[in-house]
Amino acid sequence: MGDDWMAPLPVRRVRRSDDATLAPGQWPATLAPVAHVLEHGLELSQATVVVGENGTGKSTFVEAVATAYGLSPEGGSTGARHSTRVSESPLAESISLVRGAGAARWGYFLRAETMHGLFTYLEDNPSPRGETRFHELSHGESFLAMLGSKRFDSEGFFVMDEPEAGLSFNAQLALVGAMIQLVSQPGVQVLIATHSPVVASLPGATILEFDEDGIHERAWDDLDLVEHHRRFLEAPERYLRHLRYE
Ligand SMILES: Nc1ncnc2c1ncn2[C@@H]1O[C@H](COP(=O)(O)OP(=O)(O)OP(=O)(O)O)[C@@H](O)[C@H]1O
Repeated sequence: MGDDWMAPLPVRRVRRSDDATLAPGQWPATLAPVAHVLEHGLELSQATVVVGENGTGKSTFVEAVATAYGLSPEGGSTGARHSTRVSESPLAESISLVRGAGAARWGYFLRAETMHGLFTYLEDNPSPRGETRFHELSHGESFLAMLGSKRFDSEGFFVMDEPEAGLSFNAQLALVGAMIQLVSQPGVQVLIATHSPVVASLPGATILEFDEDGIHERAWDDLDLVEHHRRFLEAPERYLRHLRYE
């Protein structure tokens, strides 16, 4: 983590906004982790990793925080305005971000499921410095090229939703290496939703597990995600035997 601990974080806290319209029985407030944020608020660390089973609300949460920060819900920077399909939840309009005084306003949102559209947008709207031809790279290559670009070399708030999708083990390790570099700079903050034990291992990150009871801070070693991978790799048959039909 950045050794200048006084550097202000772009997003210190997420809380219900004063003019929130989301009713308790209305999706996504029906998801326990979202209800937790609306009721109690949530502090974000310099690096926060969100894990949890499918459908627990990880994407809904990170997308709403990214959108409330001013990032396009389909990915991109604070300036990107591309949109192919409106699928974001009403949560962004019902939360407020408590920003660190004087913190950077720059940011970038990367999500595997919309990267194709983002790359098309970037090719159609190239930066003045020139643009990598992302569509000519593999998914993993383009992802790592994006992380190595100017977009990720300054202070700001960087949000990623399942960045491991399509990345090999080595590419996931490279991603963690890039994250370590990124958060070694004061004023950089990352928020990542992931199913990958490799990505979740980002040193120094606060890990939040989402489940049907709400949000729990956990150590990496104690995550179900890690335990399942560990046990599966030790003896795949332990799991596979439950999947076979007699
Ligand atoms: N517009 C919507 N209206 C009602 N429910 C929705 C809507 N969009 C998504 N959901 C549901 O909300 C739940 C949370 O979805 P979300 O994508 O945030 O989960 P997730 O934890 O990111 O899951 P995954 O790990 O599979 O990506 C899911 O059960 C999903 O089906």
